[in-house]
Amino acid sequence: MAYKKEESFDEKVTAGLIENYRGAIELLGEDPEREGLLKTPERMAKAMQYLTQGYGLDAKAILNGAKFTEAYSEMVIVKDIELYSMCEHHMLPFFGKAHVAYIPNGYITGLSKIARVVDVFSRRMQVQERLTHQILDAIQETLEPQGVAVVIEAQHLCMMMRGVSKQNSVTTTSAFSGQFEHAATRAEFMKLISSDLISRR
Ligand SMILES: Nc1nc2c(ncn2[C@@H]2O[C@H](COP(=O)(O)OP(=O)(O)OP(=O)(O)O)[C@@H](O)[C@H]2O)c(=O)[nH]1
Ligand SMILES: [Zn+2]
Repeated sequence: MAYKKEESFDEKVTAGLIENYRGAIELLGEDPEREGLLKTPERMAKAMQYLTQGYGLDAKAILNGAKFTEAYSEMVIVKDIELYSMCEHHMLPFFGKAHVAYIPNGYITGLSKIARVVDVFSRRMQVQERLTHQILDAIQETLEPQGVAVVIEAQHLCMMMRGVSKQNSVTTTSAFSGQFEHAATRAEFMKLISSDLISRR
Protein backbone atom coordinates (compact mmCIF):
# COMPACT_ATOMS: atom_id res chain seq x y z
CA MET A 1 0.00 0.00 0.00
CA ALA A 2 1.04 3.62 -0.20
CA TYR A 3 2.78 3.41 3.12
CA LYS A 4 3.87 6.59 4.75
CA LYS A 5 7.47 7.55 4.20
CA GLU A 6 9.27 8.25 7.43
CA GLU A 7 9.80 11.91 6.55
CA SER A 8 6.03 12.39 6.20
CA PHE A 9 5.41 11.75 9.89
CA ASP A 10 4.10 14.67 11.89
CA GLU A 11 7.06 16.51 13.42
CA LYS A 12 5.32 17.35 16.70
CA VAL A 13 4.19 13.76 17.21
CA THR A 14 7.67 12.48 16.39
CA ALA A 15 9.30 14.93 18.81
CA GLY A 16 6.89 13.96 21.60
CA LEU A 17 7.44 10.26 21.05
CA ILE A 18 11.23 10.70 21.01
CA GLU A 19 11.04 12.40 24.39
CA ASN A 20 8.84 9.65 25.81
CA TYR A 21 10.90 6.78 24.42
CA ARG A 22 14.10 8.37 25.76
CA GLY A 23 12.48 8.39 29.21
CA ALA A 24 11.26 4.81 28.80
CA ILE A 25 14.74 3.60 27.85
CA GLU A 26 16.18 5.27 30.93
CA LEU A 27 13.49 3.83 33.19
CA LEU A 28 14.28 0.38 31.82
CA GLY A 29 17.84 0.79 33.08
CA GLU A 30 19.63 1.68 29.87
CA ASP A 31 21.68 4.71 28.96
CA PRO A 32 20.00 6.62 26.11
CA GLU A 33 23.26 8.52 25.58
CA ARG A 34 25.33 5.46 24.74
CA GLU A 35 26.34 5.33 21.11
CA GLY A 36 24.14 2.47 19.98
CA LEU A 37 21.04 4.01 21.56
CA LEU A 38 21.49 7.63 20.53
CA LYS A 39 19.09 7.41 17.60
CA THR A 40 16.91 4.66 19.09
CA PRO A 41 14.14 6.91 20.46
CA GLU A 42 13.80 8.47 17.01
CA ARG A 43 13.76 5.07 15.31
CA MET A 44 11.12 3.85 17.77
CA ALA A 45 9.05 6.98 17.21
CA LYS A 46 9.05 6.40 13.47
CA ALA A 47 8.52 2.65 13.67
CA MET A 48 5.51 3.07 15.95
CA GLN A 49 3.95 5.69 13.71
CA TYR A 50 4.47 3.36 10.78
CA LEU A 51 2.86 0.47 12.66
CA THR A 52 -0.18 2.53 13.64
CA GLN A 53 -0.66 4.47 10.41
CA GLY A 54 -3.99 2.73 9.81
CA TYR A 55 -5.72 5.42 11.89
CA GLY A 56 -5.11 7.87 9.06
CA LEU A 57 -6.38 5.59 6.30
CA ASP A 58 -9.95 5.16 5.09
CA ALA A 59 -10.90 1.60 4.16
CA LYS A 60 -14.17 2.57 2.52
CA ALA A 61 -12.47 5.18 0.32
CA ILE A 62 -9.96 2.51 -0.77
CA LEU A 63 -12.71 0.06 -1.72
CA ASN A 64 -14.84 2.71 -3.42
CA GLY A 65 -11.78 3.85 -5.37
CA ALA A 66 -11.83 0.58 -7.31
CA LYS A 67 -15.51 -0.40 -7.30
CA PHE A 68 -16.57 -1.78 -10.67
CA THR A 69 -19.95 -2.88 -12.01
CA GLU A 70 -19.76 -6.58 -12.83
CA ALA A 71 -22.35 -9.36 -13.16
CA TYR A 72 -20.07 -12.01 -11.55
CA SER A 73 -21.91 -13.49 -8.61
CA GLU A 74 -19.78 -16.40 -7.44
CA MET A 75 -17.51 -16.36 -4.43
CA VAL A 76 -14.34 -14.25 -4.69
CA ILE A 77 -11.68 -15.37 -2.22
CA VAL A 78 -8.38 -13.68 -1.41
CA LYS A 79 -6.57 -15.97 0.97
CA ASP A 80 -3.25 -16.00 2.83
CA ILE A 81 -3.06 -12.20 3.16
CA GLU A 82 -0.24 -11.74 5.65
CA LEU A 83 -0.91 -9.29 8.42
CA TYR A 84 1.05 -7.63 11.20
CA SER A 85 -0.79 -5.87 13.98
CA MET A 86 -0.22 -4.69 17.55
CA CYS A 87 -2.08 -6.15 20.49
CA GLU A 88 -3.72 -3.27 22.32
CA HIS A 89 -3.07 -4.80 25.74
CA HIS A 90 0.71 -5.08 25.57
CA MET A 91 1.66 -3.20 22.38
CA LEU A 92 3.35 -6.37 21.20
CA PRO A 93 2.86 -7.69 17.67
CA PHE A 94 0.46 -10.33 16.56
CA PHE A 95 0.87 -11.66 13.05
CA GLY A 96 -0.59 -14.24 10.75
CA LYS A 97 -2.89 -14.54 7.78
CA ALA A 98 -6.30 -13.27 6.79
CA HIS A 99 -8.61 -15.06 4.37
CA VAL A 100 -11.33 -12.86 2.94
CA ALA A 101 -14.23 -13.70 0.63
CA TYR A 102 -17.29 -11.98 -0.71
CA ILE A 103 -20.10 -12.84 -3.10
CA PRO A 104 -20.70 -9.83 -5.38
CA ASN A 105 -24.09 -8.29 -5.84
CA GLY A 106 -23.52 -6.13 -8.92
CA TYR A 107 -20.11 -4.77 -7.85
CA ILE A 108 -16.62 -6.12 -7.51
CA THR A 109 -13.52 -4.38 -6.16
CA GLY A 110 -9.86 -4.51 -7.11
CA LEU A 111 -8.31 -7.58 -5.49
CA SER A 112 -5.42 -5.61 -4.02
CA LYS A 113 -7.94 -3.40 -2.25
CA ILE A 114 -8.99 -6.34 -0.08
CA ALA A 115 -5.39 -6.72 1.08
CA ARG A 116 -5.14 -2.96 1.64
CA VAL A 117 -8.24 -3.04 3.83
CA VAL A 118 -6.60 -5.75 5.94
CA ASP A 119 -3.60 -3.42 6.37
CA VAL A 120 -5.74 -0.37 7.21
CA PHE A 121 -7.22 -2.15 10.22
CA SER A 122 -4.10 -4.14 11.15
CA ARG A 123 -1.91 -1.06 11.45
CA ARG A 124 -3.55 0.01 14.69
CA MET A 125 -3.72 -1.07 18.31
CA GLN A 126 -6.05 -4.01 17.98
CA VAL A 127 -7.62 -7.15 19.27
CA GLN A 128 -7.96 -9.90 16.71
CA GLU A 129 -11.73 -10.10 17.12
CA ARG A 130 -12.29 -6.39 16.33
CA LEU A 131 -9.87 -6.54 13.41
CA THR A 132 -11.90 -9.41 11.95
CA HIS A 133 -15.18 -7.52 12.22
CA GLN A 134 -13.81 -4.21 10.94
CA ILE A 135 -12.60 -5.87 7.73
CA LEU A 136 -15.98 -7.51 7.25
CA ASP A 137 -17.96 -4.33 7.93
CA ALA A 138 -15.90 -2.18 5.54
CA ILE A 139 -16.48 -4.60 2.66
CA GLN A 140 -20.14 -5.17 3.53
CA GLU A 141 -20.91 -1.46 3.75
CA THR A 142 -19.16 -0.40 0.52
CA LEU A 143 -19.74 -3.24 -1.96
CA GLU A 144 -23.06 -4.32 -0.40
CA PRO A 145 -22.36 -7.86 -1.58
CA GLN A 146 -24.47 -10.96 -0.98
CA GLY A 147 -22.14 -11.85 1.84
CA VAL A 148 -18.66 -11.44 3.32
CA ALA A 149 -16.46 -13.94 5.18
CA VAL A 150 -13.27 -13.16 7.09
CA VAL A 151 -11.06 -15.71 8.86
CA ILE A 152 -7.87 -14.64 10.64
CA GLU A 153 -5.25 -17.00 12.04
CA ALA A 154 -2.62 -15.29 14.14
CA GLN A 155 0.10 -15.77 16.73
CA HIS A 156 0.43 -13.27 19.54
CA LEU A 157 3.88 -12.38 20.81
CA CYS A 158 2.32 -11.39 24.13
CA MET A 159 1.47 -15.07 24.59
CA MET A 160 4.78 -16.31 23.18
CA MET A 161 7.51 -14.04 24.60
CA ARG A 162 5.94 -13.36 27.98
CA GLY A 163 2.96 -14.23 30.15
CA VAL A 164 1.75 -17.73 29.50
CA SER A 165 4.71 -18.39 27.09
CA LYS A 166 2.96 -20.69 24.63
CA GLN A 167 5.08 -20.82 21.49
CA ASN A 168 2.76 -22.69 19.18
CA SER A 169 -0.72 -21.51 19.93
CA VAL A 170 -2.61 -20.02 17.01
CA THR A 171 -5.78 -17.97 17.50
CA THR A 172 -8.47 -18.23 14.84
CA THR A 173 -11.27 -15.69 14.57
CA SER A 174 -14.01 -15.47 11.98
CA ALA A 175 -16.91 -13.28 10.94
CA PHE A 176 -19.62 -14.01 8.39
CA SER A 177 -22.46 -12.03 6.88
CA GLY A 178 -25.27 -12.62 4.37
CA GLN A 179 -24.94 -15.82 2.32
CA PHE A 180 -22.05 -16.97 4.49
CA GLU A 181 -24.46 -17.38 7.36
CA HIS A 182 -25.76 -20.45 5.48
CA ALA A 183 -23.88 -23.60 6.43
CA ALA A 184 -23.31 -24.78 2.84
CA THR A 185 -21.76 -21.49 1.65
CA ARG A 186 -19.62 -21.23 4.73
CA ALA A 187 -18.47 -24.83 4.27
CA GLU A 188 -17.48 -24.13 0.66
CA PHE A 189 -15.44 -21.13 1.78
CA MET A 190 -13.75 -23.07 4.57
CA LYS A 191 -12.92 -25.86 2.13
CA LEU A 192 -11.45 -23.44 -0.39
CA ILE A 193 -9.25 -21.63 2.14
CA SER A 194 -7.99 -24.99 3.41
CA SER A 195 -7.01 -26.19 -0.06
CA ASP A 196 -3.54 -25.67 -1.46
CA LEU A 197 -4.19 -25.60 -5.19
CA ILE A 198 -1.28 -23.38 -6.30
CA SER A 199 1.43 -25.24 -4.43
CA ARG A 200 0.15 -28.60 -5.72
CA ARG A 201 0.78 -27.63 -9.36
N1 LIG B 1 -9.47 -11.53 23.10
C1 LIG B 1 -8.22 -11.14 22.84
N2 LIG B 1 -7.33 -11.15 23.82
C2 LIG B 1 -6.08 -10.77 23.51
C3 LIG B 1 -5.67 -10.38 22.24
N3 LIG B 1 -4.35 -10.07 22.29
C4 LIG B 1 -3.96 -10.27 23.56
N4 LIG B 1 -5.00 -10.70 24.32
C5 LIG B 1 -5.12 -11.08 25.74
O1 LIG B 1 -5.43 -9.97 26.53
C6 LIG B 1 -5.41 -10.42 27.86
C7 LIG B 1 -5.09 -9.29 28.81
O2 LIG B 1 -5.26 -9.86 30.06
P1 LIG B 1 -4.69 -9.25 31.44
O3 LIG B 1 -4.88 -10.27 32.52
O4 LIG B 1 -5.26 -7.89 31.63
O5 LIG B 1 -3.14 -9.04 31.09
P2 LIG B 1 -1.89 -9.89 31.58
O6 LIG B 1 -1.84 -9.95 33.08
O7 LIG B 1 -0.71 -9.31 30.89
O8 LIG B 1 -2.26 -11.34 31.02
P3 LIG B 1 -1.31 -12.54 30.64
O9 LIG B 1 -0.99 -12.38 29.18
O10 LIG B 1 -2.17 -13.76 30.89
O11 LIG B 1 -0.10 -12.48 31.50
C8 LIG B 1 -4.43 -11.59 27.88
O12 LIG B 1 -5.17 -12.74 28.19
C9 LIG B 1 -3.93 -11.65 26.41
O13 LIG B 1 -3.65 -12.97 26.01
C10 LIG B 1 -6.65 -10.39 21.22
O14 LIG B 1 -6.41 -10.05 20.06
N5 LIG B 1 -7.90 -10.77 21.57
ZN1 LIG C 1 -1.12 -8.74 24.24
